[in-house]
Amino acid sequence: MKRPTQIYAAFIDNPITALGTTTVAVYLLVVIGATASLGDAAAACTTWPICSGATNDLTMAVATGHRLLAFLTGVLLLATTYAIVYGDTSGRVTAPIAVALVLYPLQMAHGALLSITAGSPPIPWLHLGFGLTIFGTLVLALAWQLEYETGSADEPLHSEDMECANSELSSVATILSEQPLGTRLKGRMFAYFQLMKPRLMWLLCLVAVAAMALAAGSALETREILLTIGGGVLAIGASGTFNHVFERDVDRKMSRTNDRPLVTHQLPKRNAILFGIALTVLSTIIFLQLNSLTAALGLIAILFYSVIYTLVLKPNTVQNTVIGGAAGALPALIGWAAVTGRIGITGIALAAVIFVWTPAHFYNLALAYKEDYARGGFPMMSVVRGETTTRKHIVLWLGTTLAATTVLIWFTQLSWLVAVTTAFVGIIFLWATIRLHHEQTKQAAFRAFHASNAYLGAILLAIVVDAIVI
Ligand code: HEM
Ligand SMILES: CC(C)=CCC/C(C)=C/CC/C(C)=C/COP(=O)(O)OP(=O)(O)O
Repeated sequence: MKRPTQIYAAFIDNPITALGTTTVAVYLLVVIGATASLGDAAAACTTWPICSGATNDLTMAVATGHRLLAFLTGVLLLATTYAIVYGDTSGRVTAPIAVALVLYPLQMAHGALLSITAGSPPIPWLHLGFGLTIFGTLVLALAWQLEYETGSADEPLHSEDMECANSELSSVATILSEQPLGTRLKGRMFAYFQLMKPRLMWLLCLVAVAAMALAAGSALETREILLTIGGGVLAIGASGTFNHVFERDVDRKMSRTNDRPLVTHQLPKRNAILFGIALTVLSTIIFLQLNSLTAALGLIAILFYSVIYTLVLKPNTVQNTVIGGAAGALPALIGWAAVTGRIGITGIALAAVIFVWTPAHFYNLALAYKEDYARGGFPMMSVVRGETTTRKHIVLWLGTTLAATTVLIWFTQLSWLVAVTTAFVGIIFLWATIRLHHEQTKQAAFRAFHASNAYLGAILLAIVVDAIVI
Protein backbone atom coordinates (compact mmCIF):
# COMPACT_ATOMS: atom_id res chain seq x y z
CA MET A 1 0.00 0.00 0.00
CA LYS A 2 1.49 3.35 -1.04
CA ARG A 3 1.57 6.15 1.52
CA PRO A 4 0.09 9.50 0.42
CA THR A 5 3.59 11.04 0.34
CA GLN A 6 4.70 8.31 -2.12
CA ILE A 7 1.71 9.02 -4.34
CA TYR A 8 2.57 12.73 -4.17
CA ALA A 9 6.21 12.03 -5.08
CA ALA A 10 5.24 9.72 -7.98
CA PHE A 11 2.93 12.40 -9.30
CA ILE A 12 5.36 15.28 -9.01
CA ASP A 13 8.40 13.32 -10.23
CA ASN A 14 6.60 11.68 -13.08
CA PRO A 15 5.05 14.07 -15.60
CA ILE A 16 3.42 11.19 -17.52
CA THR A 17 1.54 10.03 -14.43
CA ALA A 18 0.56 13.63 -13.71
CA LEU A 19 -0.62 14.29 -17.27
CA GLY A 20 -2.34 10.89 -17.57
CA THR A 21 -4.26 11.35 -14.30
CA THR A 22 -5.35 14.88 -15.14
CA THR A 23 -6.36 13.86 -18.67
CA VAL A 24 -8.57 11.10 -17.23
CA ALA A 25 -10.09 13.48 -14.66
CA VAL A 26 -10.90 16.06 -17.36
CA TYR A 27 -12.42 13.32 -19.53
CA LEU A 28 -14.65 12.15 -16.67
CA LEU A 29 -15.79 15.74 -16.16
CA VAL A 30 -16.49 16.28 -19.86
CA VAL A 31 -18.40 13.01 -20.17
CA ILE A 32 -20.54 13.69 -17.12
CA GLY A 33 -21.13 17.18 -18.49
CA ALA A 34 -22.25 15.81 -21.85
CA THR A 35 -24.97 13.53 -20.49
CA ALA A 36 -28.51 14.75 -20.25
CA SER A 37 -28.33 14.18 -16.51
CA LEU A 38 -26.13 17.22 -16.02
CA GLY A 39 -28.56 19.45 -17.86
CA ASP A 40 -31.23 18.31 -15.43
CA ALA A 41 -28.81 18.70 -12.55
CA ALA A 42 -27.98 22.30 -13.50
CA ALA A 43 -31.67 23.06 -13.59
CA ALA A 44 -32.13 21.39 -10.20
CA CYS A 45 -29.25 23.20 -8.50
CA THR A 46 -29.20 26.93 -9.19
CA THR A 47 -26.83 28.00 -6.44
CA TRP A 48 -23.04 28.24 -6.82
CA PRO A 49 -20.46 27.13 -5.68
CA ILE A 50 -22.33 24.98 -3.13
CA CYS A 51 -25.47 23.09 -4.15
CA SER A 52 -28.33 23.63 -1.77
CA GLY A 53 -31.40 21.43 -1.79
CA ALA A 54 -32.48 17.88 -1.06
CA THR A 55 -29.22 15.88 -0.86
CA ASN A 56 -30.89 12.47 -1.36
CA ASP A 57 -32.07 13.48 -4.82
CA LEU A 58 -30.09 11.77 -7.67
CA THR A 59 -29.84 14.82 -9.93
CA MET A 60 -28.56 16.85 -6.98
CA ALA A 61 -25.96 14.14 -6.35
CA VAL A 62 -24.85 14.40 -10.02
CA ALA A 63 -24.55 18.19 -9.74
CA THR A 64 -22.62 17.99 -6.48
CA GLY A 65 -20.39 15.19 -7.83
CA HIS A 66 -19.62 17.25 -10.93
CA ARG A 67 -18.62 20.25 -8.86
CA LEU A 68 -16.44 18.21 -6.50
CA LEU A 69 -14.72 16.55 -9.46
CA ALA A 70 -14.26 19.96 -11.10
CA PHE A 71 -12.57 21.24 -7.96
CA LEU A 72 -10.35 18.15 -7.69
CA THR A 73 -9.43 18.37 -11.38
CA GLY A 74 -8.44 22.01 -10.90
CA VAL A 75 -6.06 20.92 -8.12
CA LEU A 76 -4.71 18.13 -10.35
CA LEU A 77 -4.11 20.63 -13.17
CA LEU A 78 -2.12 22.87 -10.82
CA ALA A 79 -0.08 19.90 -9.56
CA THR A 80 0.54 18.83 -13.17
CA THR A 81 1.72 22.33 -14.03
CA TYR A 82 4.15 22.13 -11.11
CA ALA A 83 5.39 18.71 -12.30
CA ILE A 84 5.91 20.10 -15.79
CA VAL A 85 7.66 23.28 -14.72
CA TYR A 86 10.04 21.52 -12.29
CA GLY A 87 10.25 18.06 -13.89
CA ASP A 88 12.22 16.74 -16.85
CA THR A 89 9.82 17.63 -19.63
CA SER A 90 9.71 18.40 -23.30
CA GLY A 91 9.67 22.16 -23.88
CA ARG A 92 6.68 21.75 -26.18
CA VAL A 93 4.44 20.60 -23.34
CA THR A 94 4.35 24.08 -21.80
CA ALA A 95 2.16 25.66 -24.48
CA PRO A 96 -0.83 23.28 -24.28
CA ILE A 97 -0.72 23.31 -20.48
CA ALA A 98 -0.70 27.13 -20.52
CA VAL A 99 -3.83 27.08 -22.69
CA ALA A 100 -5.49 24.63 -20.26
CA LEU A 101 -4.57 26.88 -17.32
CA VAL A 102 -6.17 29.90 -19.00
CA LEU A 103 -9.29 28.01 -20.05
CA TYR A 104 -9.94 26.24 -16.76
CA PRO A 105 -11.08 29.32 -14.78
CA LEU A 106 -13.17 30.43 -17.77
CA GLN A 107 -14.79 26.99 -17.77
CA MET A 108 -15.54 27.32 -14.05
CA ALA A 109 -17.08 30.74 -14.65
CA HIS A 110 -19.25 29.33 -17.42
CA GLY A 111 -20.22 26.50 -15.05
CA ALA A 112 -21.39 29.09 -12.53
CA LEU A 113 -23.39 30.81 -15.28
CA LEU A 114 -24.92 27.44 -16.19
CA SER A 115 -26.09 27.00 -12.61
CA ILE A 116 -27.53 30.42 -11.98
CA THR A 117 -29.36 30.42 -15.31
CA ALA A 118 -30.80 26.96 -14.44
CA GLY A 119 -29.00 25.21 -17.31
CA SER A 120 -29.79 27.81 -20.01
CA PRO A 121 -26.75 30.11 -20.39
CA PRO A 122 -26.35 32.42 -23.45
CA ILE A 123 -24.08 30.00 -25.42
CA PRO A 124 -25.06 26.53 -24.14
CA TRP A 125 -22.52 24.51 -26.15
CA LEU A 126 -19.60 26.61 -24.88
CA HIS A 127 -19.26 24.48 -21.74
CA LEU A 128 -18.70 21.32 -23.79
CA GLY A 129 -16.50 23.27 -26.24
CA PHE A 130 -14.17 24.57 -23.50
CA GLY A 131 -14.18 21.16 -21.80
CA LEU A 132 -13.16 19.38 -25.00
CA THR A 133 -10.49 22.01 -25.72
CA ILE A 134 -8.98 21.52 -22.26
CA PHE A 135 -9.12 17.75 -22.82
CA GLY A 136 -7.42 18.21 -26.22
CA THR A 137 -4.59 20.27 -24.75
CA LEU A 138 -3.92 17.59 -22.13
CA VAL A 139 -3.96 14.77 -24.70
CA LEU A 140 -1.49 16.74 -26.82
CA ALA A 141 0.77 17.38 -23.83
CA LEU A 142 0.59 13.69 -22.87
CA ALA A 143 1.45 12.57 -26.42
CA TRP A 144 4.43 14.94 -26.59
CA GLN A 145 5.72 13.99 -23.16
CA LEU A 146 5.41 10.27 -23.97
CA GLU A 147 7.33 10.90 -27.19
CA TYR A 148 9.99 12.84 -25.24
CA GLU A 149 10.45 10.16 -22.58
CA THR A 150 10.09 6.97 -24.61
CA GLY A 151 10.84 7.92 -28.23
CA SER A 152 13.91 7.33 -30.33
CA ALA A 153 15.04 8.45 -33.75
CA ASP A 154 14.06 5.27 -35.57
CA GLU A 155 14.84 5.03 -39.25
CA PRO A 156 12.15 4.26 -41.82
CA LEU A 157 12.28 0.76 -43.33
CA HIS A 158 12.54 0.07 -47.05
CA SER A 159 11.05 -2.99 -48.68
CA GLU A 160 14.34 -3.81 -50.44
CA ASP A 161 16.05 -4.03 -47.01
CA MET A 162 13.78 -6.88 -46.00
CA GLU A 163 14.45 -10.42 -47.09
CA CYS A 164 11.61 -12.28 -48.71
CA ALA A 165 9.44 -14.01 -46.11
CA ASN A 166 8.37 -17.08 -48.01
CA SER A 167 11.22 -18.45 -49.97
CA GLU A 168 9.56 -21.84 -49.81
CA LEU A 169 5.77 -22.06 -49.66
CA SER A 170 4.60 -25.61 -49.15
CA SER A 171 2.23 -26.56 -51.88
CA VAL A 172 -1.00 -26.73 -49.92
CA ALA A 173 -2.92 -27.40 -53.12
CA THR A 174 -0.98 -30.63 -53.74
CA ILE A 175 -1.45 -31.79 -50.14
CA LEU A 176 -5.18 -31.09 -50.36
CA SER A 177 -5.61 -32.97 -53.61
CA GLU A 178 -4.30 -36.13 -51.89
CA GLN A 179 -6.99 -35.99 -49.17
CA PRO A 180 -10.42 -37.79 -49.13
CA LEU A 181 -13.28 -36.01 -50.91
CA GLY A 182 -15.16 -35.05 -47.69
CA THR A 183 -12.07 -33.44 -46.16
CA ARG A 184 -11.31 -31.65 -49.44
CA LEU A 185 -14.83 -30.26 -49.61
CA LYS A 186 -14.67 -29.04 -46.02
CA GLY A 187 -11.29 -27.45 -46.69
CA ARG A 188 -12.64 -25.69 -49.76
CA MET A 189 -15.70 -24.37 -47.94
CA PHE A 190 -13.47 -23.08 -45.17
CA ALA A 191 -11.28 -21.38 -47.79
CA TYR A 192 -14.32 -19.52 -49.19
CA PHE A 193 -15.25 -18.57 -45.62
CA GLN A 194 -11.73 -17.21 -45.08
CA LEU A 195 -12.05 -15.06 -48.21
CA MET A 196 -14.96 -13.26 -46.53
CA LYS A 197 -12.68 -11.95 -43.70
CA PRO A 198 -15.09 -13.20 -41.01
CA ARG A 199 -13.10 -11.76 -38.09
CA LEU A 200 -14.03 -8.20 -39.08
CA MET A 201 -17.73 -8.92 -39.28
CA TRP A 202 -18.97 -8.75 -35.70
CA LEU A 203 -17.75 -5.20 -35.11
CA LEU A 204 -18.81 -3.82 -38.49
CA CYS A 205 -22.28 -5.34 -38.04
CA LEU A 206 -22.47 -3.90 -34.54
CA VAL A 207 -21.75 -0.44 -36.03
CA ALA A 208 -24.75 -0.84 -38.35
CA VAL A 209 -27.00 -2.12 -35.55
CA ALA A 210 -25.99 0.79 -33.28
CA ALA A 211 -26.91 3.25 -36.04
CA MET A 212 -30.27 1.48 -36.47
CA ALA A 213 -30.93 1.62 -32.74
CA LEU A 214 -30.15 5.37 -32.73
CA ALA A 215 -32.53 5.87 -35.65
CA ALA A 216 -35.45 3.74 -34.47
CA GLY A 217 -35.10 3.45 -30.68
CA SER A 218 -37.50 0.89 -29.20
CA ALA A 219 -39.43 0.78 -32.52
CA LEU A 220 -36.55 -1.12 -34.17
CA GLU A 221 -37.91 -4.17 -35.98
CA THR A 222 -36.31 -7.63 -36.03
CA ARG A 223 -36.86 -7.82 -39.80
CA GLU A 224 -34.80 -4.64 -40.34
CA ILE A 225 -32.01 -5.94 -38.11
CA LEU A 226 -31.86 -9.33 -39.86
CA LEU A 227 -31.88 -7.83 -43.36
CA THR A 228 -29.18 -5.29 -42.49
CA ILE A 229 -26.92 -7.85 -40.83
CA GLY A 230 -27.54 -10.32 -43.68
CA GLY A 231 -26.75 -7.77 -46.41
CA GLY A 232 -23.84 -6.43 -44.34
CA VAL A 233 -22.19 -9.82 -43.81
CA LEU A 234 -22.40 -10.55 -47.55
CA ALA A 235 -21.09 -7.06 -48.46
CA ILE A 236 -18.14 -7.41 -46.08
CA GLY A 237 -17.58 -10.90 -47.53
CA ALA A 238 -17.57 -9.50 -51.06
CA SER A 239 -15.12 -6.73 -50.06
CA GLY A 240 -12.82 -9.21 -48.36
CA THR A 241 -12.92 -11.56 -51.34
CA PHE A 242 -11.95 -8.84 -53.84
CA ASN A 243 -9.21 -7.73 -51.43
CA HIS A 244 -7.80 -11.29 -51.44
CA VAL A 245 -7.89 -11.34 -55.25
CA PHE A 246 -6.12 -7.99 -55.67
CA GLU A 247 -3.52 -8.60 -52.97
CA ARG A 248 -2.60 -12.22 -53.69
CA ASP A 249 0.89 -11.31 -54.92
CA VAL A 250 1.81 -9.09 -51.97
CA ASP A 251 0.09 -11.45 -49.51
CA ARG A 252 2.64 -14.04 -50.66
CA LYS A 253 5.49 -11.84 -49.40
CA MET A 254 4.16 -11.35 -45.86
CA SER A 255 4.26 -14.02 -43.16
CA ARG A 256 0.91 -12.86 -41.73
CA THR A 257 -0.87 -13.46 -45.01
CA ASN A 258 1.12 -16.05 -46.96
CA ASP A 259 -1.24 -18.88 -45.97
CA ARG A 260 -4.30 -17.22 -47.53
CA PRO A 261 -6.37 -19.41 -49.91
CA LEU A 262 -5.36 -17.62 -53.12
CA VAL A 263 -1.68 -17.60 -52.19
CA THR A 264 -1.65 -21.32 -51.46
CA HIS A 265 -3.76 -22.07 -54.58
CA GLN A 266 -6.45 -23.75 -52.50
CA LEU A 267 -8.92 -21.88 -54.71
CA PRO A 268 -8.45 -20.63 -58.27
CA LYS A 269 -8.55 -16.85 -58.78
CA ARG A 270 -11.47 -17.16 -61.22
CA ASN A 271 -13.65 -18.88 -58.59
CA ALA A 272 -12.82 -16.18 -56.05
CA ILE A 273 -13.84 -13.44 -58.50
CA LEU A 274 -17.13 -15.23 -59.25
CA PHE A 275 -17.69 -15.73 -55.51
CA GLY A 276 -17.10 -12.00 -54.89
CA ILE A 277 -19.54 -11.04 -57.65
CA ALA A 278 -22.17 -13.48 -56.30
CA LEU A 279 -21.82 -12.05 -52.78
CA THR A 280 -22.12 -8.49 -54.16
CA VAL A 281 -25.31 -9.33 -56.06
CA LEU A 282 -26.83 -11.20 -53.09
CA SER A 283 -26.05 -8.41 -50.63
CA THR A 284 -27.55 -5.83 -53.01
CA ILE A 285 -30.73 -7.91 -53.37
CA ILE A 286 -31.04 -8.19 -49.58
CA PHE A 287 -30.37 -4.46 -49.02
CA LEU A 288 -32.98 -3.65 -51.69
CA GLN A 289 -35.60 -5.31 -49.46
CA LEU A 290 -34.97 -2.36 -47.13
CA ASN A 291 -34.57 0.51 -49.60
CA SER A 292 -32.48 1.61 -52.57
CA LEU A 293 -30.28 4.04 -50.59
CA THR A 294 -29.11 1.19 -48.34
CA ALA A 295 -28.30 -0.91 -51.40
CA ALA A 296 -26.40 1.99 -53.02
CA LEU A 297 -24.38 2.61 -49.85
CA GLY A 298 -23.58 -1.11 -49.66
CA LEU A 299 -22.19 -1.02 -53.20
CA ILE A 300 -20.22 2.15 -52.43
CA ALA A 301 -18.71 0.44 -49.36
CA ILE A 302 -17.67 -2.61 -51.41
CA LEU A 303 -16.17 -0.41 -54.15
CA PHE A 304 -14.43 1.87 -51.68
CA TYR A 305 -12.76 -0.94 -49.76
CA SER A 306 -11.94 -3.18 -52.74
CA VAL A 307 -10.81 -0.56 -55.21
CA ILE A 308 -10.08 2.81 -53.57
CA TYR A 309 -8.56 1.42 -50.37
CA THR A 310 -6.95 -1.81 -51.60
CA LEU A 311 -5.66 -0.66 -55.00
CA VAL A 312 -5.21 3.09 -54.64
CA LEU A 313 -4.62 4.08 -51.01
CA LYS A 314 -3.02 1.08 -49.31
CA PRO A 315 0.02 0.67 -51.62
CA ASN A 316 0.55 4.39 -52.28
CA THR A 317 0.08 6.66 -49.29
CA VAL A 318 0.92 6.73 -45.60
CA GLN A 319 -2.55 8.20 -45.08
CA ASN A 320 -4.11 4.90 -46.27
CA THR A 321 -5.35 4.09 -42.77
CA VAL A 322 -6.86 7.50 -42.11
CA ILE A 323 -8.71 7.81 -45.44
CA GLY A 324 -9.44 4.06 -45.52
CA GLY A 325 -11.34 4.48 -42.26
CA ALA A 326 -14.22 5.74 -44.38
CA ALA A 327 -14.86 2.15 -45.51
CA GLY A 328 -15.39 1.01 -41.94
CA ALA A 329 -17.48 4.08 -41.13
CA LEU A 330 -19.96 3.45 -43.96
CA PRO A 331 -21.91 0.75 -42.02
CA ALA A 332 -23.07 3.57 -39.71
CA LEU A 333 -24.69 5.31 -42.70
CA ILE A 334 -25.99 1.96 -43.96
CA GLY A 335 -27.67 1.21 -40.61
CA TRP A 336 -29.21 4.69 -40.43
CA ALA A 337 -30.43 4.49 -44.05
CA ALA A 338 -31.87 0.99 -43.48
CA VAL A 339 -34.31 2.45 -40.96
CA THR A 340 -34.95 5.95 -42.28
CA GLY A 341 -34.24 5.69 -46.01
CA ARG A 342 -32.08 8.81 -45.66
CA ILE A 343 -28.64 9.95 -44.55
CA GLY A 344 -29.00 11.62 -41.17
CA ILE A 345 -26.76 13.79 -39.04
CA THR A 346 -26.77 11.25 -36.17
CA GLY A 347 -25.65 8.49 -38.54
CA ILE A 348 -22.86 10.81 -39.71
CA ALA A 349 -21.89 11.52 -36.07
CA LEU A 350 -21.59 7.78 -35.38
CA ALA A 351 -19.63 7.31 -38.63
CA ALA A 352 -17.26 10.07 -37.46
CA VAL A 353 -16.55 8.13 -34.25
CA ILE A 354 -15.63 5.01 -36.26
CA PHE A 355 -13.57 7.09 -38.70
CA VAL A 356 -11.36 8.60 -35.98
CA TRP A 357 -11.17 5.33 -34.03
CA THR A 358 -9.73 3.45 -37.03
CA PRO A 359 -6.12 4.81 -36.89
CA ALA A 360 -6.03 4.24 -33.11
CA HIS A 361 -7.12 0.66 -33.86
CA PHE A 362 -4.91 -0.18 -36.82
CA TYR A 363 -1.64 1.64 -35.98
CA ASN A 364 -1.12 -0.96 -33.24
CA LEU A 365 -1.05 -3.67 -35.91
CA ALA A 366 1.12 -1.48 -38.11
CA LEU A 367 3.63 -1.56 -35.23
CA ALA A 368 3.27 -5.29 -34.56
CA TYR A 369 3.63 -6.24 -38.25
CA LYS A 370 6.05 -3.47 -39.24
CA GLU A 371 8.63 -5.76 -40.89
CA ASP A 372 5.89 -7.69 -42.66
CA TYR A 373 4.34 -4.53 -44.13
CA ALA A 374 7.77 -3.33 -45.23
CA ARG A 375 8.32 -6.67 -46.98
CA GLY A 376 4.99 -6.24 -48.77
CA GLY A 377 6.05 -2.73 -49.81
CA PHE A 378 3.16 -1.02 -48.00
CA PRO A 379 3.83 2.55 -46.81
CA MET A 380 2.30 2.05 -43.35
CA MET A 381 2.92 4.76 -40.74
CA SER A 382 5.32 2.55 -38.74
CA VAL A 383 7.32 1.74 -41.88
CA VAL A 384 7.73 5.22 -43.36
CA ARG A 385 7.54 7.48 -40.31
CA GLY A 386 8.89 5.11 -37.64
CA GLU A 387 7.55 3.62 -34.43
CA THR A 388 7.85 6.72 -32.23
CA THR A 389 5.65 8.79 -34.54
CA THR A 390 3.15 5.93 -34.89
CA ARG A 391 2.80 5.57 -31.11
CA LYS A 392 2.27 9.33 -30.79
CA HIS A 393 -0.44 9.23 -33.45
CA ILE A 394 -2.21 6.42 -31.56
CA VAL A 395 -2.52 8.69 -28.50
CA LEU A 396 -3.77 11.60 -30.62
CA TRP A 397 -6.37 9.52 -32.50
CA LEU A 398 -7.45 7.87 -29.25
CA GLY A 399 -7.99 11.33 -27.72
CA THR A 400 -9.97 12.34 -30.80
CA THR A 401 -12.09 9.17 -30.50
CA LEU A 402 -12.89 9.86 -26.85
CA ALA A 403 -13.83 13.45 -27.74
CA ALA A 404 -15.97 12.33 -30.70
CA THR A 405 -17.83 9.82 -28.51
CA THR A 406 -18.57 12.60 -26.04
CA VAL A 407 -19.97 14.81 -28.78
CA LEU A 408 -22.14 11.88 -29.92
CA ILE A 409 -23.48 11.41 -26.37
CA TRP A 410 -24.24 15.14 -26.08
CA PHE A 411 -25.78 15.36 -29.52
CA THR A 412 -28.01 12.29 -29.21
CA GLN A 413 -28.86 12.79 -25.53
CA LEU A 414 -27.60 9.31 -24.69
CA SER A 415 -27.68 8.42 -21.02
CA TRP A 416 -25.28 7.52 -18.23
CA LEU A 417 -24.76 3.98 -19.64
CA VAL A 418 -22.76 5.16 -22.67
CA ALA A 419 -21.03 7.82 -20.53
CA VAL A 420 -19.88 5.26 -17.94
CA THR A 421 -18.83 2.84 -20.70
CA THR A 422 -16.73 5.36 -22.64
CA ALA A 423 -15.08 6.52 -19.42
CA PHE A 424 -14.34 3.00 -18.18
CA VAL A 425 -13.18 1.33 -21.42
CA GLY A 426 -11.57 4.57 -22.62
CA ILE A 427 -9.32 4.60 -19.54
CA ILE A 428 -8.32 0.96 -20.23
CA PHE A 429 -7.52 1.87 -23.88
CA LEU A 430 -5.44 4.86 -22.73
CA TRP A 431 -3.63 2.71 -20.15
CA ALA A 432 -2.80 0.09 -22.83
CA THR A 433 -1.49 2.87 -25.08
CA ILE A 434 0.74 4.34 -22.36
CA ARG A 435 2.10 0.85 -21.59
CA LEU A 436 2.80 0.41 -25.30
CA HIS A 437 5.00 3.52 -25.16
CA HIS A 438 6.99 2.11 -22.25
CA GLU A 439 7.20 -1.55 -23.32
CA GLN A 440 7.51 -1.15 -27.12
CA THR A 441 6.91 -4.87 -27.76
CA LYS A 442 4.66 -6.81 -30.14
CA GLN A 443 2.73 -8.07 -27.14
CA ALA A 444 2.06 -4.51 -25.95
CA ALA A 445 0.89 -3.54 -29.46
CA PHE A 446 -1.56 -6.47 -29.52
CA ARG A 447 -2.80 -5.52 -26.05
CA ALA A 448 -3.55 -1.99 -27.27
CA PHE A 449 -5.15 -3.41 -30.44
CA HIS A 450 -7.50 -5.62 -28.40
CA ALA A 451 -8.24 -2.67 -26.11
CA SER A 452 -9.26 -0.67 -29.20
CA ASN A 453 -11.69 -3.39 -30.29
CA ALA A 454 -13.04 -3.77 -26.76
CA TYR A 455 -13.55 0.00 -26.61
CA LEU A 456 -15.59 0.22 -29.78
CA GLY A 457 -17.48 -3.02 -29.09
CA ALA A 458 -18.47 -1.89 -25.60
CA ILE A 459 -19.50 1.59 -26.73
CA LEU A 460 -21.63 0.24 -29.56
CA LEU A 461 -23.35 -2.30 -27.30
CA ALA A 462 -24.03 0.42 -24.75
CA ILE A 463 -25.51 2.62 -27.51
CA VAL A 464 -27.81 -0.23 -28.61
CA VAL A 465 -29.06 -0.88 -25.06
CA ASP A 466 -29.33 2.83 -24.30
CA ALA A 467 -31.28 3.67 -27.46
CA ILE A 468 -33.61 0.68 -27.32
CA VAL A 469 -34.16 0.04 -23.61
CA ILE A 470 -33.34 3.13 -21.52
C1 HEM B 1 -8.06 1.33 -42.57
C2 HEM B 1 -8.83 0.63 -41.78
C3 HEM B 1 -8.47 -0.67 -41.11
C4 HEM B 1 -7.36 -1.43 -41.24
C5 HEM B 1 -6.14 -1.18 -42.10
C6 HEM B 1 -7.55 -2.60 -40.40
C7 HEM B 1 -6.66 -3.65 -40.31
C8 HEM B 1 -6.89 -4.83 -39.66
C9 HEM B 1 -6.08 -6.00 -39.78
C10 HEM B 1 -4.84 -6.13 -40.65
C11 HEM B 1 -6.63 -6.96 -39.00
C12 HEM B 1 -6.16 -8.40 -38.85
C13 HEM B 1 -5.39 -8.63 -37.63
C14 HEM B 1 -4.54 -9.89 -37.73
O1 HEM B 1 -4.24 -10.34 -38.83
O2 HEM B 1 -4.17 -10.38 -36.65
C15 HEM B 1 -7.78 -6.39 -38.36
C16 HEM B 1 -8.59 -7.06 -37.47
C17 HEM B 1 -9.82 -6.59 -37.05
N1 HEM B 1 -10.40 -5.38 -37.37
FE1 HEM B 1 -9.53 -3.89 -38.43
N2 HEM B 1 -8.75 -2.51 -39.77
C18 HEM B 1 -9.37 -1.36 -40.19
C19 HEM B 1 -10.61 -0.92 -39.82
C20 HEM B 1 -11.52 -1.65 -39.06
C21 HEM B 1 -12.87 -1.25 -38.78
C22 HEM B 1 -13.52 0.03 -39.26
C23 HEM B 1 -13.40 -2.21 -37.99
C24 HEM B 1 -14.79 -2.27 -37.38
C25 HEM B 1 -15.52 -1.25 -37.09
C26 HEM B 1 -12.40 -3.22 -37.75
C27 HEM B 1 -12.56 -4.33 -36.97
C28 HEM B 1 -11.65 -5.34 -36.81
C29 HEM B 1 -11.85 -6.55 -36.05
C30 HEM B 1 -13.09 -6.90 -35.24
C31 HEM B 1 -10.71 -7.34 -36.21
C32 HEM B 1 -10.47 -8.74 -35.66
C33 HEM B 1 -9.88 -8.69 -34.29
C34 HEM B 1 -9.56 -10.05 -33.73
O3 HEM B 1 -9.58 -11.02 -34.45
O4 HEM B 1 -9.28 -10.07 -32.53
N3 HEM B 1 -11.27 -2.84 -38.42
N4 HEM B 1 -7.92 -5.08 -38.78
C1 LIG C 1 -20.34 -2.81 -45.18
C2 LIG C 1 -19.10 -3.00 -45.91
C3 LIG C 1 -19.16 -3.54 -47.29
C4 LIG C 1 -17.91 -2.69 -45.36
C5 LIG C 1 -16.66 -2.99 -46.03
C6 LIG C 1 -15.59 -2.26 -45.36
C7 LIG C 1 -14.58 -3.14 -44.69
C8 LIG C 1 -14.42 -4.59 -45.03
C9 LIG C 1 -13.82 -2.52 -43.82
C10 LIG C 1 -12.72 -3.20 -43.13
C11 LIG C 1 -11.71 -2.22 -42.79
C12 LIG C 1 -10.38 -2.52 -43.33
C13 LIG C 1 -9.81 -1.50 -44.22
C14 LIG C 1 -9.70 -3.65 -42.97
C15 LIG C 1 -8.25 -3.96 -43.29
O1 LIG C 1 -7.98 -4.48 -44.49
P1 LIG C 1 -6.49 -4.72 -44.97
O2 LIG C 1 -6.53 -4.94 -46.45
O3 LIG C 1 -5.58 -3.63 -44.54
O4 LIG C 1 -6.09 -6.05 -44.20
P2 LIG C 1 -5.17 -7.25 -44.68
O5 LIG C 1 -3.78 -6.74 -44.71
O6 LIG C 1 -5.42 -8.26 -43.61
O7 LIG C 1 -5.66 -7.67 -46.03
